[in-house]
Amino acid sequence: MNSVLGIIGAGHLGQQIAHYAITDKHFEQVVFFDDFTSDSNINGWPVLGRTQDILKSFSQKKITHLMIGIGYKHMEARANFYDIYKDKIPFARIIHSSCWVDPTAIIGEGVIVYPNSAIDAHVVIKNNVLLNIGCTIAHDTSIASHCFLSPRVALAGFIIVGEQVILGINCTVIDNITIGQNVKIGAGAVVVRDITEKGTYVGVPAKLNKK
Ligand SMILES: CC(=O)SCCNC(=O)CCNC(=O)[C@H](O)C(C)(C)COP(=O)(O)OP(=O)(O)OC[C@H]1O[C@@H](n2cnc3c(N)ncnc32)[C@H](O)[C@@H]1OP(=O)(O)O
Repeated sequence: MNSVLGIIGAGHLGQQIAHYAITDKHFEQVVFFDDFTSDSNINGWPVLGRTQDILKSFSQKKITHLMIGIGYKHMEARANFYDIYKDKIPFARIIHSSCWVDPTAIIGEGVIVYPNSAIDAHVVIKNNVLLNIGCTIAHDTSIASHCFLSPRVALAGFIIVGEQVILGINCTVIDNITIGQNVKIGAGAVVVRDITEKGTYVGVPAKLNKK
């Protein structure tokens, strides 16, 4: 095996993904593609070039898989880059070995699950989703593509989360709730009603803070 993970974005998030990819032994090597840095090396990992160099690097067998290392401040870019490469290059799926994942859970491509998360029976996590440390996703909950879950997010059972949703650190969603696409939930919020309108929601119970 000579697996090389290409990560789009060499910032903090990209470096965290690189860290888990190597230390948890998912890949032998990691390289970055970044449109903003002029560094050729970040923390010992090479920057192979800009995003325009990704396809060429794949055809030259310099990378075997891809992953998005762009954080919650640029949700559209996260989704757009995934859509550009989804049928052209295999995306990695990295689930830290400390996680518990029920065998009935279905987890998509380009997903990274940080340490100590728990994913229960019949959960569906679509593509290009990030779960930070210690998330709990209870049974029968589904998370659509491109979502970003901060540390310690707790989702109860039968929840539906739309695309490009950001869930802030330590937020809680009670069972049977639907959260629409492009919604942002603040740190520590408790969601007790469906949220269909795009915007930022905070507090206990969570209420619209900003459209
Ligand atoms: C490993 C990692 O680091 S992953 C990332 C983890 N980070 C997070 O989870 C951050 C989550 N972000 C938040 O909670 C943010 O505060 C947001 C997104 C909800 C709001 O951010 P902004 O839109 O910039 O709002 P802003 O800071 O201007 O606050 C607006 C008002 O909402 C209040 N507010 C902001 N966040 C919250 C919150 N989580 N709960 C309750 N009230 C809040 C503020 O106190 C302020 O109230 P005021 O108008 O009475 O003074």
